[in-house]
Amino acid sequence: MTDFAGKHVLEVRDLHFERGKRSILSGMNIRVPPGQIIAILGGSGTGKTTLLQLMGGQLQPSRGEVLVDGTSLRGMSTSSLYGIRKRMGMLFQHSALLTDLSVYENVAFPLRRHTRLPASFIRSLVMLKLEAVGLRGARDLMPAELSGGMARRVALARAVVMDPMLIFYDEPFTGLDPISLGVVVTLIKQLNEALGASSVLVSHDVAETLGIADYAYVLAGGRVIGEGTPAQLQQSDSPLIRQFLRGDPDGPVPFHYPASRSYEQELLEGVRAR
Ligand SMILES: Nc1ncnc2c1ncn2[C@@H]1O[C@H](COP(=O)(O)OP(=O)(O)OP(=O)(O)O)[C@@H](O)[C@H]1O
Repeated sequence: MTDFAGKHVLEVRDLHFERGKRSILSGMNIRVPPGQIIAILGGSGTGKTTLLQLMGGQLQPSRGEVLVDGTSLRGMSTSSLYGIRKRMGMLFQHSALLTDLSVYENVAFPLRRHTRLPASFIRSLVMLKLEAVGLRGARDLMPAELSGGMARRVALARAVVMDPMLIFYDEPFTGLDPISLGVVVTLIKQLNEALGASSVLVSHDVAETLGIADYAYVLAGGRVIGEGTPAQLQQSDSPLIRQFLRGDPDGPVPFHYPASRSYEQELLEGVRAR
């Protein structure tokens, strides 16, 4: 196993990303120390998923760089990138299970794809991970037979079956009932500890995310507008961060889409015109 002492498992340095002429992310600096859960919080469309894709090497930055285990992904050969990606696990918002494969085969999929391990090894590894997410008894079910919460747990087992050093979670709590949500929150924390991994957790579910994160970055408009431990962020006096953390409908991010005249003005003009 790699010795991460003294360095970051992942580092984002002055990252900029543009689509055409449109700036999506600008000047981002993010560090993921070993063993920690780092949260990326932000409203819809702030660039969270784009950031994850840049961290995983699926997209190339316009400027700046992403370093994984001290090595820049920029200009890396396809085979080296493939090697690094094998050490990353990913859980998507909608679980993305393969519908024609059983629970067991879904979890075994990365092992069959990336390793030549004998069937007995694969069986042990898959059953170990299914046990960890409490679904050993569901091994023969098909995805259509699972509840949303169970599907998310199967996806979680699949994301960690290769014992990744780095796990990315993209909106892992979306659409879950409160009990399933609590289970997934606890599992993310437990798996990170048990695997000695580091996690990047992208979410707009503030309470759940801050409950397990060691450190969080708050994004708005493609920039980091605040960062700190959950306790530091809760005490922030930035109006934008406070509005986001508390979910206030109005604040620096206005409730009303800008209009040329106020509603009162329009009403008065309507009365005068009659
Ligand atoms: N393939 C694409 N082509 C063009 N624009 C894109 C593409 N993917 C994302 N965008 C734009 O980039 C911006 C950031 O998108 P992104 O999906 O990263 O945001 P997000 O914070 O993950 O949002 P959400 O929480 O809604 O998933 C958005 O304005 C989006 O419209």
